[in-house]
Amino acid sequence: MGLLDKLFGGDEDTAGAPPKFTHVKIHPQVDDGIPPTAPGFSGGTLQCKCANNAVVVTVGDQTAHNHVCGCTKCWKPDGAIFSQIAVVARDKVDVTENGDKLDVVDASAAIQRHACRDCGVHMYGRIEDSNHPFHGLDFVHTELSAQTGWAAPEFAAFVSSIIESGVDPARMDDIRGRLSELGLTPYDCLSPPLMDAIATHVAKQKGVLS
Ligand SMILES: N[C@@H](CCC(=O)N[C@@H](CS)C(=O)NCC(=O)O)C(=O)O
Ligand SMILES: [Zn+2]
Ligand SMILES: [Zn+2]
Repeated sequence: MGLLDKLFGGDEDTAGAPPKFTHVKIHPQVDDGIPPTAPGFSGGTLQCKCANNAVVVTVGDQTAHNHVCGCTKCWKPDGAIFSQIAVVARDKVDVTENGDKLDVVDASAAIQRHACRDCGVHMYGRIEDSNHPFHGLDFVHTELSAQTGWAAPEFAAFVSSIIESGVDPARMDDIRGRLSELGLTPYDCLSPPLMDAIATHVAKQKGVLS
């Protein structure tokens, strides 16, 4: 490989190489390979972890923009350093059982996360601010569903934020390495298309873009 290839690209050294970071655990839904999206999949139910009187949320559509998130605010299953979270239109989300057990975790947050007060699982996150770029979309954890075929995660967001949960910063190279191996490109905010969508919304609100 030439010097320019080494500096500016050329995947020859890693293409087809065996994964190096399989010991690094990200989230149970991705650690053993990512289950594929099923074409035509049109939704299902999410259930909290309570053995009795579980909260059930019905999602009447396939989700979009599924990703793993390293922020401290999204719900993670025990032992996981990332959450997995996707969006769906809010009018496709219905609490169908035991909704009286839901409380908003932080009423001041942009995303109002509705959690089961008994088991702590976040059942859906909703944006009530109609000026927010993602207003109209709810955030859901499709791993809470018994159905298969939900949209597969596409990238990793807020990766540096896992340090705020206590992850040793010395582990970050391995963690980003594992995310890349899984095809979940690591970003320290959202993915470029989502960041562009937010910026476009803000520019239109300010009137600098039509
Ligand atoms: N570094 C912060 C980042 C928090 C953050 O901005 N999370 C993103 C991704 S979920 C967000 O959109 N938060 C909005 C909210 O929590 O309402 C943390 O880890 O707590
Ligand atoms: Zn529960
Ligand atoms: Zn998050």
